[in-house]
Amino acid sequence: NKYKLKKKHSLIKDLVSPYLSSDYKHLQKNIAYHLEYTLPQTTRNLNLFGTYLATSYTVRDRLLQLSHDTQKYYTEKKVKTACYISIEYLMGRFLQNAVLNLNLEEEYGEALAGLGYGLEDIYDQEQDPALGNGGLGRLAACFLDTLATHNYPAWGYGLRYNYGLFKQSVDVEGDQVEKTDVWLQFPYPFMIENHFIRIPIGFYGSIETYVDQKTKGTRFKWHPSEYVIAQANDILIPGYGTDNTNTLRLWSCRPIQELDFKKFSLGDFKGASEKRLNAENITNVLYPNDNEMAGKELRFKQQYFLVAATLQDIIRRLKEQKRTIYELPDFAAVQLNDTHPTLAIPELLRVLLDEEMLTWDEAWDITQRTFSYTNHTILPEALERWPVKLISHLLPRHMQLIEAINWKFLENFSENNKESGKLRKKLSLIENSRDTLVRMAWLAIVGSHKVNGVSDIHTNILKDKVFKDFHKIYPKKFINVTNGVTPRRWLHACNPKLSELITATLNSNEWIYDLTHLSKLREHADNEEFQLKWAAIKLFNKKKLQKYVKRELKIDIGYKDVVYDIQIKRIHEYKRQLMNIIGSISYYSDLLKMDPKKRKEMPKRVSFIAGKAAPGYFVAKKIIKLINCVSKVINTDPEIGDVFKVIYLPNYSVTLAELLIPATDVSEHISTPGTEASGTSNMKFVLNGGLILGTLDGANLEIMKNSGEENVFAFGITKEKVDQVKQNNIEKGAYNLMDEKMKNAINLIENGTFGNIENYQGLIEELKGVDRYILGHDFAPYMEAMDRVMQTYQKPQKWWKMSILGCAGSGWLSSDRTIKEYAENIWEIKPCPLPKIESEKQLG
Ligand SMILES: [N-]=[N+]=N[C@]1([C@H](N)O)O[C@H](CO)[C@@H](O)[C@H](O)[C@H]1O
Repeated sequence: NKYKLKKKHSLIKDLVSPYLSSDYKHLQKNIAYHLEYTLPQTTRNLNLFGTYLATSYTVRDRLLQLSHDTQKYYTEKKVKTACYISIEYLMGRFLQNAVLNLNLEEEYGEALAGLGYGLEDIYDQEQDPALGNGGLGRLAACFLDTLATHNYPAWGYGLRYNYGLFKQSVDVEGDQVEKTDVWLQFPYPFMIENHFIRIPIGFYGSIETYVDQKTKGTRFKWHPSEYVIAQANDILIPGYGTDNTNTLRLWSCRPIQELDFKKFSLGDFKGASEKRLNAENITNVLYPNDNEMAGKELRFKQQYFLVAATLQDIIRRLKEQKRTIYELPDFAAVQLNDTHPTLAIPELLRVLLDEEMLTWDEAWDITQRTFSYTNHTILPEALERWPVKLISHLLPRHMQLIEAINWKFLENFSENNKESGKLRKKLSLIENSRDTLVRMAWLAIVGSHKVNGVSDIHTNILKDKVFKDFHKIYPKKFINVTNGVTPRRWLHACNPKLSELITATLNSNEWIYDLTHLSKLREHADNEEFQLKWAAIKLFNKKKLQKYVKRELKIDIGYKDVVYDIQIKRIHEYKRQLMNIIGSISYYSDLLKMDPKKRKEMPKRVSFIAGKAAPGYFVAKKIIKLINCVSKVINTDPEIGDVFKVIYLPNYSVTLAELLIPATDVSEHISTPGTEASGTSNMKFVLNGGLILGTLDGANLEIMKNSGEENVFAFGITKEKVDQVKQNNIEKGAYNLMDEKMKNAINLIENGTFGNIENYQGLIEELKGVDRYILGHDFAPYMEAMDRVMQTYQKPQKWWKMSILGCAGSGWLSSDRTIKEYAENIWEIKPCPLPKIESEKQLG
């Protein structure tokens, strides 16, 4: 080779870095470069979507550089990393968050203006990657933002579904209609297909038993009969005001063999592609169930595929650092986001025993020290239990190991004594009911060194009830880590005007990085001028929502002197959207009975409800239908006019939440006490000056504690009293104990005011019968609390004081506080900030 080969590494960085400077002129060049050579779209046929893509590629370039620097530095520092395994990530739009975290909003604004586009319009081009169902998936996304912002070495691991959570629309009958979310039909610049990371994953097959020549002990080797390939797709996670950039690695499934040519040449075209289709099927679609187990074989395959690829990737990175397998617990703290990734425990055990040839005790010790598990719900139908038959068929070696884990765990509880016999049955990882099932939460608890709930009340229920027997055995293993939300997306990005007012008032934007600074707003809570500024911003955001409702639903609503009352979350009986809509029916009925003059003077309210129902959850779909039919009747009743409106907003998403939350006066979190593990939308509302109408459940209680009970419209009984009420319902029949106003509302449903009663038969029977979620009992206090809301809104000074104090007391609800607790109490990792290169912009 006549040319002298030079050392490449440093050369490449020096060649590209000038390209990455961030003054707007450079950005413009970069955007033009991608327009011309990446898309390709020439400046001649420039359009908004093309410019969005080109702009996104320039952000991707900068994140790639920062990611290279970050991984290099973490490797040099041999730091311990947190590995968060979640089957869901509800990331929301990426571009705006990245531009703000890189602190380049001004530069991009100027650069794009020079190309004839506004930043807001560019942001609106991005679709919402909905790779999650609700709170659990969004929590994982908030955690990633915090981990990068506070320089924690961390990796997110998940699945790259070809189709995210279904797109929802509502038909003329008021029914939910689901459409496939083909989110990858257009390029998604923020996800980088990493072709260097392709990992074989096995399924089915048999187990070989042989004698270990060295220890003369029995050894096992799994011989899968089918293989697929896990392909890495990386999304780079920028931190706010830092160069640290972490990675979210999403696995997609590829076939070992793209096409079976023999079958193809025989004309069996379907057969020829069968293996590819089966493989791709594994990461084709997100299961749309929230708080409910999806007991399908394909879901089980998704769970194993995720954990097997992830553990191989972690061990590869460990060995690349020339570290031994014994150092794994000091190299990676692996968090299991609910039980969905629990197969990681027998999978790591298999690798340590069968491939690394460790002893059982060594392997089990490493396993327990590596894993920790977060529980997100106590609902029985959500606690995963997989049939032994299914596990044995797909993962024979893992079932063998689960039985071994169970045997060794139960050894301590002899069968002889009656007491321990019963305890043994309750503690067993394997449940002998109609089918023999593996209790995945039990396996997660036994295989982890720490188990946490997601709010005080929830963790206490785990300790005192759901996992009582385990808590007795492992008292130190159970801790609480109350959820949190990132203030970058959920205030700084979605409510820029309020962000600016807070920064101006506190004379620093430090609060964006450390939310405890919000407490300094307390001294302004009574200040009239400040209240007016605060109220004006809420009004500005309500106007944006009013415009959205007009544009998307063609419905006219007011916004001045109108209370925007909002309940947005997945539709579920325990979240009691049914009580919300029955409350609206009752209020509607009261308004109709009123003297028209008095009615006209009533304080105005618009009740917004949004949320998807799992396609197979018929009761939830009935609730959506009732909401839409009630909405149609009330909103078209000339007697009511603009005094009261009910609006169901289709296709709830992260992006819609970013519009709704800043525009909310009061939000409803009215779950039956003891059912909502935490809730996180409640936290986002308080952060944006919204007041809470809520039950004594989940994180509502901690919001009351930190923002002051006097600043929350709480109602209802404590969880301790719920069982008694349920008992009463069973013994006496809920209808007999029901509040008159609620009975009246139900009569209106039954007499067809809101369409054929057939549609709601099941709903009404449940309410009149057992009423498992005690709507009948809580209806009167709920309506009384709503009255308090409407009365208080008539006293603006009091209202805005509550709103400001609520926000001032919300420093604790930042995911920064949550992650600090995980890092110190579970993962034992420390921030590892990149050495600062005094880039002219980075420090913001
Ligand atoms: N599955 N799950 N659980 C949930 C949510 N539905 O995703 O996790 C969320 C995140 O921990 C909780 O806030 C919420 O209360 C709980 O129901």
